[in-house]
Amino acid sequence: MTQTVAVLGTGKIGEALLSGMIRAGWRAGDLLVTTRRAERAEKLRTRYGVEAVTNAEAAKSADILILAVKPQDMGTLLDELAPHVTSDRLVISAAAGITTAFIEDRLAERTPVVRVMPNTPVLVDEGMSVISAGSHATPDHLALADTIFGGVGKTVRVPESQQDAATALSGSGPAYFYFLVEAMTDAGILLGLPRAQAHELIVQAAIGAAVMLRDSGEHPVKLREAVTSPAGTTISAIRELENHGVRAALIAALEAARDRSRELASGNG
Ligand SMILES: NC(=O)C1=CN([C@@H]2O[C@H](COP(=O)(O)OP(=O)(O)OC[C@H]3O[C@@H](n4cnc5c(N)ncnc54)[C@H](O)[C@@H]3O)[C@@H](O)[C@H]2O)C=CC1
Ligand SMILES: O=C(O)[C@@H]1CCC=N1
Repeated sequence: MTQTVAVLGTGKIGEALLSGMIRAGWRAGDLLVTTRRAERAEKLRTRYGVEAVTNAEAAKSADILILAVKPQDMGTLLDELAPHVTSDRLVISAAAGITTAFIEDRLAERTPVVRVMPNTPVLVDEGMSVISAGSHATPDHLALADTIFGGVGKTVRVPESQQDAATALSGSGPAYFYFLVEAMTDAGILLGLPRAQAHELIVQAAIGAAVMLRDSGEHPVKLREAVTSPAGTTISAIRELENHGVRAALIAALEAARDRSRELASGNG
């Protein structure tokens, strides 16, 4: 049976997911979107051929509701949805920090809720989506979430207690790599390369390293050692990274992201 899926709050991650679902073969006619602004709705209609509706209409007519608003907007959205969501719907939340209990408490009793933390590479079918069940979500509900998010990358299941950590690692993860590329491109400029060339060199090094990490089966230490020649260039750079505490900075950064995710749990942010 065809399921209707509504993306509620179709911003950056909602649109990335919507575009991926269409690439994965979902029919635009089975997808609904909601937005806060009319111009945004019009853009999504034109771009993807999907229908834009109100949150209440989406709650009444869609089988699966994907909540993709900011954590701070979740309370208001759930207030709007509550009168219309029946427990035969599946509610999937992609919001950082927001727990399934927060959502369950605001919707009809026994409404199945699944919490998912995707990341923006869903745009290129290389996403990572971390999935956890709420108290009323069955294996079939989890399988539905796997189908939706598995169409745009990998999925992995974790207990909900690990979602804040997963958010720090993979939800926010792409941003850390962009940050590194940006910083290394600046280094290339310092070393006298034109910006475009510095960017190309670093991006290709990143892609090459990412594919080797994924496909070689080697531990990252082994891969780094293979680049690090005795008395060579790489070890000179590594010594500076260690001197500047980059490893400690990354550990502290991800801990801060995990803590922020926990803070967002209240929905007030
Ligand atoms: N951007 C990312 O890489 C990721 C974001 N997320 C989560 O996805 C959620 C959205 O994040 P972004 O897409 O980055 O933010 P965003 O601000 O681009 O998207 C949120 C959208 O929701 C709309 N909205 C707010 N209240 C609404 C309402 N009551 N009805 C309809 N639309 C409403 C806003 O107008 C906006 O377009 C957040 O909860 C975030 O934690 C999760 C994983 C990755
Ligand atoms: O920065 C954020 O809060 C969202 C959640 C994970 C990625 N972006």
